[in-house]
Amino acid sequence: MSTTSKTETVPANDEDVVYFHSGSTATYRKINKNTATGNFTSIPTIDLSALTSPDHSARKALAQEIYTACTTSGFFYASNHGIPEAEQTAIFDTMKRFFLEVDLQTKMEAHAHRNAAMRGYEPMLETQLDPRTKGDVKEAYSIGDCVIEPEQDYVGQTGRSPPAHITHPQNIWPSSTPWFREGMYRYYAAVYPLAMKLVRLFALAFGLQEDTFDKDFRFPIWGLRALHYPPLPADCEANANGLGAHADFSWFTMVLQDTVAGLEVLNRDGVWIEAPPKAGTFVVNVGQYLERQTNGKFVATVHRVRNKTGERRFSIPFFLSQDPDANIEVLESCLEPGQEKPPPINVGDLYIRRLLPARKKHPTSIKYRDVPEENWSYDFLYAK
Ligand SMILES: O=C(O)CCC(=O)C(=O)O
Ligand SMILES: [Fe+2]
Repeated sequence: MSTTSKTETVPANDEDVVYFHSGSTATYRKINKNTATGNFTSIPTIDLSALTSPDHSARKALAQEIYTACTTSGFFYASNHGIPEAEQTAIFDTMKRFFLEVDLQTKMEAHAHRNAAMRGYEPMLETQLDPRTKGDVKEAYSIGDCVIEPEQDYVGQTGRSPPAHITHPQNIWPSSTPWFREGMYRYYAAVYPLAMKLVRLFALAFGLQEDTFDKDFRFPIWGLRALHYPPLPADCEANANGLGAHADFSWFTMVLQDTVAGLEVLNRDGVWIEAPPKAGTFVVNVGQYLERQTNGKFVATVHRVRNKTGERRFSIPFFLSQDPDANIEVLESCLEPGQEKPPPINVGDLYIRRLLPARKKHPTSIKYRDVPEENWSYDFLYAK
């Protein structure tokens, strides 16, 4: 989105630039240390009480607020979203028990490299979004769409049996922590219906029928990523971070944060704006698919995590994209005058083209290294 984006290599340890991942290659932008400027200087809070209001004009007014936030910062806090506090407490209890009490050997049983779909456990420093760092100071556990696991009820959702060639689950779990699987799926069961309500609100934000996008979300690509960020040491390098700068690879993302701060959002003028936890809210942000579908009107804003608080930070983003076989077109209302409509993009194709280059050391990426990109398929993730 920014005119200051470049793709060439940045000199090592230049603190005045931010490296970020948006698309399949790393990009950088100049940082502005003047904290009071920019196209936004704080993240708005939007009250979602009207989300399921029978009053169309109340829903429409809410959609208008969403439109304003998504075309400005690409981020907003969502309050009164209807997910009970007990669910929020429960998922953080589950995550803390897993990250702090389960031994590394058990976690490594479910290492993401042991799973074709790249789900599972990622130990400290394993990912490295910013090449100037030693790696991201966090551990993570990811799960996502799976046609086999009964918790996701593929048959009930789609009215079809799972495709015959998919015989192996796309998620991986340590055998001795069934409570972790239960806890993650309990949270999924709470967050997924809320995300689907937001899909309808986004349609309304563009003046479309609320169910316009439903056909693209029958068994969508989603990801739930439990994150644990230990505090960065006081004497850490200037560029050290918990999660390097990036724009999300999703249609949109909903992040539940525990009580410790660390999330920062980059405004268009290169100023980092803090997005600390606000009790009972989600942080919702636009991802690259939605940015594309809206011709850049909704912004997939770059963000990162730096935990300088001295305390452990926990958060759990829920990423939602469309069905892998959906083809998405730029919305008519987002085209510039006289602009020709760009060709549709296939969601699964784009997904795999982002995922493999981002995880070059993963066995799935290595396996298909010599296959030309135009032949890559979301199906790679279904392998055993
Ligand atoms: O931990 C957070 O608050 C955000 C994490 C994030 O940006 C991501 O996983 O994409
Ligand atoms: Fe993110």
